[in-house]
Amino acid sequence: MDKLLITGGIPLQGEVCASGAKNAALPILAATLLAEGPVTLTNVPRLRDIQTMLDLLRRLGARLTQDGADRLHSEPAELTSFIAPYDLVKTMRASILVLGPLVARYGQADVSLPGGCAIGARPVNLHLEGLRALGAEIGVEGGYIQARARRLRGTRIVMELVSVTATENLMMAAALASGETLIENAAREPEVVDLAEFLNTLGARIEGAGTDLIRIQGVTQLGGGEHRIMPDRIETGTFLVGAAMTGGRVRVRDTRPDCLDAVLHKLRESGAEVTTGADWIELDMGRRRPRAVDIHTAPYPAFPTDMQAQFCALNAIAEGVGTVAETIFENRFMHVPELQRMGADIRIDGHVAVCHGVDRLTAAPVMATDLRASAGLVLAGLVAHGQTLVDRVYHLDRGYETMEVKLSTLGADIRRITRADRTPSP
Ligand SMILES: CC(=O)N[C@H]1[C@@H](OP(=O)(O)OP(=O)(O)OC[C@H]2O[C@@H](n3ccc(=O)[nH]c3=O)[C@H](O)[C@@H]2O)O[C@H](CO)[C@@H](O)[C@@H]1O
Ligand SMILES: C=C(OP(=O)(O)O)C(=O)O
Repeated sequence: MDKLLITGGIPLQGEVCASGAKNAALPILAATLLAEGPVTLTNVPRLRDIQTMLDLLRRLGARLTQDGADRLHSEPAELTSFIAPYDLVKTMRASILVLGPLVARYGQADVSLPGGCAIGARPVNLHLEGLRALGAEIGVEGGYIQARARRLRGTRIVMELVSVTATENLMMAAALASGETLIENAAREPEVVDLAEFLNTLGARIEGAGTDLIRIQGVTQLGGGEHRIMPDRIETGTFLVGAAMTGGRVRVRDTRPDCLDAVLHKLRESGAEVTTGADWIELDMGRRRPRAVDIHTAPYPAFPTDMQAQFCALNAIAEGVGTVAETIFENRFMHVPELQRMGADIRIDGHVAVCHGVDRLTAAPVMATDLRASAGLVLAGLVAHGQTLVDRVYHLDRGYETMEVKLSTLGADIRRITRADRTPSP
């Protein structure tokens, strides 16, 4: 298992480009199952989760080829399987995103239930209830969701909770249903909008994505098309927090400032000077120590849960006391005990972490437990005194494209230690 070795204390300086968004690329790749024409996707990030989605789609019989560094091409193909097996789903919950497309186009899908995960129970009841409302028969047997349908029928779906992937699954399914579907209390995340734009490029008729009411007029068939995946707002935010924590100055290019309002607001509150252009964001901390900020996670456009761990790391070394309330996932503070091992003064009280900023963190071997927890620990390593060794970097590789390379270009002292580095040659 790879580890990252970080020597802290260097302010991040320079420019870095954001990669394509994992959380947009995953549903869009699943949506290629709906396309009856060739599809070209660009700005596809090279991530472990993307590889897992490609493995899954290929096991179903899809024909996808990597065509250049960030380009992917899919050709229409006869599927040979409608099963998303446990061995893949357990490594990536977003595998559930093939459920909607499979049942809508092929009338059958057997998708392993994802089970719980490191950050919470994460049930999928809303995906199943929505598909039932669209006319699918849904059962669960042997740990698998079994969905069967003739043509789905458009209907009104009122989502009990705001769910990003449930909104995406239902939007994909409704794209091929007969008649009109309304999704009320829909997730408004920019990645939902990116998926809707892709589906519309293929010939779908979707309006209202980005609001809480999505209206879909079903069509009988979707064709092909080209689409550029939107930039990753969470990766962007992670680099900006790194700049704020280290007292540095970083410009993130090829990104979308309009998708990061809540995060940029908190960075400014922490004392950073933040300037933006059409496709870039620059943060200048001017060698100052950040001030602690209060965070409350909630669905978009509020503060994203996927940036919570990074702000815990920031508060850990900030001036003052910051409270971090996590309202989306019930167990998303796994980074806190690891930060405590580095000297952070954070107390968890139910769904709130109270962070008293300390003057400095001390390096320690720490263990990544999930994707964003890993990012928080890497950021802590950038400011800690001494050498921090972050274990289980495979979590980070799910969602950050060569993070250590990008941080190195910003001046950080960080390197990946692979098994080969640790095995003495005979
Ligand atoms: C691939 C992807 O896009 N992942 C993102 C997506 O995950 P994901 O789509 O899985 O997260 P949801 O928006 O569904 O989760 C929101 C809340 O709803 C609950 N819930 C969800 C579905 C359901 O059927 N029943 C139910 O109770 C969840 O347990 C959670 O408490 O949105 C999360 C919240 O912004 C992000 O952290 C993830 O990075
Ligand atoms: C929680 C995340 O992803 P997923 O929903 O794929 O687990 C994330 O991107 O932070």
